[in-house]
Amino acid sequence: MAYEKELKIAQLAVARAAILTKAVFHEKAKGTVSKDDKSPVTIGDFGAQALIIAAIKHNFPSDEVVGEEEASSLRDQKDLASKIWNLVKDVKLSDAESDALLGGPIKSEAQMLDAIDMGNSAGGNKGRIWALDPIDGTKGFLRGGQYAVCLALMVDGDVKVGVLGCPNLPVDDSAPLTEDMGSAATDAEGKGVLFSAVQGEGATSQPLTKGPVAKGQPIHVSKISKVSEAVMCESVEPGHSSKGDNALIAEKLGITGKPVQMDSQAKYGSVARGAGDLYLRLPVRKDYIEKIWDHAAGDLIVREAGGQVTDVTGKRLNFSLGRTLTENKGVIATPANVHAEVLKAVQEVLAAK
Ligand SMILES: Nc1ncnc2c1ncn2[C@@H]1O[C@H](COP(=O)(O)O)[C@@H](OP(=O)(O)O)[C@H]1O
Ligand SMILES: [Mg+2]
Ligand SMILES: [Mg+2]
Ligand SMILES: [Mg+2]
Repeated sequence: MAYEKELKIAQLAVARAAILTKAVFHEKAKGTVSKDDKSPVTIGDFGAQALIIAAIKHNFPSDEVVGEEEASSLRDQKDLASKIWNLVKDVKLSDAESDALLGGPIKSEAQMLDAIDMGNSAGGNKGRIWALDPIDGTKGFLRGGQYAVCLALMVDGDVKVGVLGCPNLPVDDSAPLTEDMGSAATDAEGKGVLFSAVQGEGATSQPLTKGPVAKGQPIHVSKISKVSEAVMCESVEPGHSSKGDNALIAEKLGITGKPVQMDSQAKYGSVARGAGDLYLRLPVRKDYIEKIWDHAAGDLIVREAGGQVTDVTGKRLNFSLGRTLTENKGVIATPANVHAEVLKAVQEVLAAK
């Protein structure tokens, strides 16, 4: 099997980071600070980024990482940094062998800050680069909704390995999506799933545990034949994708069911296992450029599960252009057999605007 070690390290690193994010999820005070773009970041985001980068660097020292977060604000906020360190230093997988594979605990607060800053790769189309979103759906994480710990390995700009840890999604691949996924999610018993894919080898799911990782079971997109019966997934946040466009597209496709709103790449995971059928993400703002860490793992997992993922022009997402999906306009993820029909409806709605 290709990329066997990379897959295992990615799965374990995501599982270990999720131990920390789950602990923070249950805290009232999540150490939220506002970034320059006014978006939130929490103790959970910083801690998970440190833990995952430390694991990658221990195993693949010359690999680069494009990580969402950076430590500069923490270096001025000593209290926040020490709160994060107090959590990070104690996070361990349940079996010593898996924990040792990740290099054991981070040694000091200074090393934790350095690890966070190693997520500063410029990305691009050369060499081995990991795309890391330590918490995707931070607003969902804060609201008590869905969130995902997302990690993908790109080689020469092409995504080879993708892993998504979704602590608040049902373990059961056949569990239907419910309307409260965006607001009243829990990680109680029966929740927590780890999605994985390796290029050319299919996609799998397995329970998200504290380790060790097992062999996942294969997942597939839905076998939908009538698009009018599709369950559409979209963001909770109105600022992240256009719900108005989605409603018009649904109408054109004859979809009468309400869209299921949930945060994060849990949407990609849900489409990949056939719990949802379509994921549409159409821009609300002309000047927003999508980030590679918001899509790299989910894009591969959906495609390896039999889906097709493109932008609104029908082109594959291009991860080789740097930290962002430069030039991208929108995302359409569907089972491959209905993609052309959905794309056509999207294009007609956008053309009529
Ligand atoms: N104007 C915008 N348009 C599209 N995506 C946006 C956006 N502003 C922020 N985002 C991204 O939307 C992601 C969450 O997506 P979703 O709405 O599907 O949960 C955020 O990830 P983070 O939560 O990792 O910051 C952020 O990167
Ligand atoms: Mg963010
Ligand atoms: Mg994100
Ligand atoms: Mg994030």
